Amino acid sequence: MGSMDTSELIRSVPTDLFLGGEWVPSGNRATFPVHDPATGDVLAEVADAAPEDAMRALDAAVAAGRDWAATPPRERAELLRTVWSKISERADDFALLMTLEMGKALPESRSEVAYGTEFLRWFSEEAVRIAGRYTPAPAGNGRILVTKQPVGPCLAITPWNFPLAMGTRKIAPALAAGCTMLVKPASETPLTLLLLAQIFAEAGLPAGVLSVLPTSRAGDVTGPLLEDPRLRKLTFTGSTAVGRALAEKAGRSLLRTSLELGGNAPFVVFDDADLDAAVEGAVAAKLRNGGEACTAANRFHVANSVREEFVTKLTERMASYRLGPGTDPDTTLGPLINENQKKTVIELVEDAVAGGARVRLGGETPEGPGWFYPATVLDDVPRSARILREEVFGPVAAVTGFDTEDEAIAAANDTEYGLAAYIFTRDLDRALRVSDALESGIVGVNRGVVSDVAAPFGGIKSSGVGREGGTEGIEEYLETKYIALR
Ligand SMILES: NC(=O)C1=CN([C@@H]2O[C@H](COP(=O)(O)OP(=O)(O)OC[C@H]3O[C@@H](n4cnc5c(N)ncnc54)[C@H](O)[C@@H]3O)[C@@H](O)[C@H]2O)C=CC1
Ligand SMILES: CCCCCC(=O)O
Repeated sequence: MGSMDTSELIRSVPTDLFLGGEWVPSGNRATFPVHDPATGDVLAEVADAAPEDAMRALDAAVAAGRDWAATPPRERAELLRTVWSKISERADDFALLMTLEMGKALPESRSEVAYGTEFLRWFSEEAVRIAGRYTPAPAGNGRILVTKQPVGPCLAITPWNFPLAMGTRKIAPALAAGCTMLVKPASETPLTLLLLAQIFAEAGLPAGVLSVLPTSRAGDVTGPLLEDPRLRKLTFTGSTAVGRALAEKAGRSLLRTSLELGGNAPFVVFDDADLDAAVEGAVAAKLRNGGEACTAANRFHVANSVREEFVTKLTERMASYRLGPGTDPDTTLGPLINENQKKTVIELVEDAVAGGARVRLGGETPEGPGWFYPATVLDDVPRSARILREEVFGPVAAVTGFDTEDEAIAAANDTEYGLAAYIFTRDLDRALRVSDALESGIVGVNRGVVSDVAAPFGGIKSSGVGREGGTEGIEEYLETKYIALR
């Protein structure tokens, strides 16, 4: 199918609720606006799910659960593969839609379509490799048969920064495992998952297996679900603050829970690093998705002996990024998601500068509509600066120096978060030694992009619990049961 223009595309995306395979208006017939971050204008009005809609979706998921769990793994795999293929045919439409509702530059959206669809293909392959084990009882008094069964109905709450990938990274393993799923997309970016739901419907997804519930009332709609004993799993990606609140609720119901939360990744450059490679890695780790990624490098700790050369080169490279509307073919850095995000970035930069940080690039918001913020490099950032403690979620690099390896490790670990970390060095022993010492779930060694469908993505400390992707990702949707045989 040829790619559509903006208005055709927006008109082609369903804006009702996808309730167990049926397109229905919200129970209260209310809608909420979706905005274009480049202009602030309303892109579309979307059905505003109410609590009763969510409970109907759970009813449908429970009703479909047994049959879907009993569906042969090969059939579940084929359905995921079909959706992967169908999305690939509409890659341009998905990319444009994400740019329109999230703001990211089109090349970033195209990259996300490739990344997000890969989770469908990956878990179509994992679906047929779910295995238990068989053990003769050590005492010779029987046999132990370990089996894996689907957890049951799941709730996914997804963020706005990777609208497709953070949806497929949850939906694909859940359906592959034989679970049914309700998805509550971020209110900023519901259109992408509504279009995905349409693709699933076209692919012949059985009734009740998947629901997509856009809503402006996240807490009201998900709260009753988390209290319903029929729900068996929560998977959330978003801020640590919301993650903590959800974990408390899920804890009361003893729900299986996966939490992919915030990050504040250190990027450590040792004096023996290939500086050009380190600069390329830094730009990738900082500006992928415009810096609105929980894996984004935010705190750059650079050996003092090479810091000036590194900062000069980093500044030159980041200065080459073209700030503008994501749909503009020349744009490589789109707007931030909303006014609040922009205010947060401005505050963190102003706080650092007030504390003595030197602005080497950017730092000034452009006039005019939209939530634009330029690529920014701050050097000599004081240890007291908020930007070293708080997730900036924007295109701002905060640079500090160090003299010894121990100082670098201490600075890198001086954060409540523990998702991704990056180190550049030519010394393999040092790379392994420092990787071991870093408090994170992911370490990039001499590379700035670490995300891969085959890897178990996730963090420690305030970055959450659980892993998504890899062979570990499907385990989050399986329960282990053993049968003791004579
Ligand atoms: N780890 C990640 O991928 C992400 C991290 N963030 C961090 O969170 C900060 C704020 O961004 P937000 O979009 O506001 O993140 P958020 O955590 O508020 O939203 C993430 C998801 O949670 C939902 N949500 C919010 N409050 C909820 C509640 N009480 N009950 C149920 N669902 C709820 C939202 O509707 C959205 O679907 C960002 O500045 C960034 O630091 C934001 C998005 C993604
Ligand atoms: C949701 C956090 C953003 C990072 C998504 C990834 O790179 O896999």
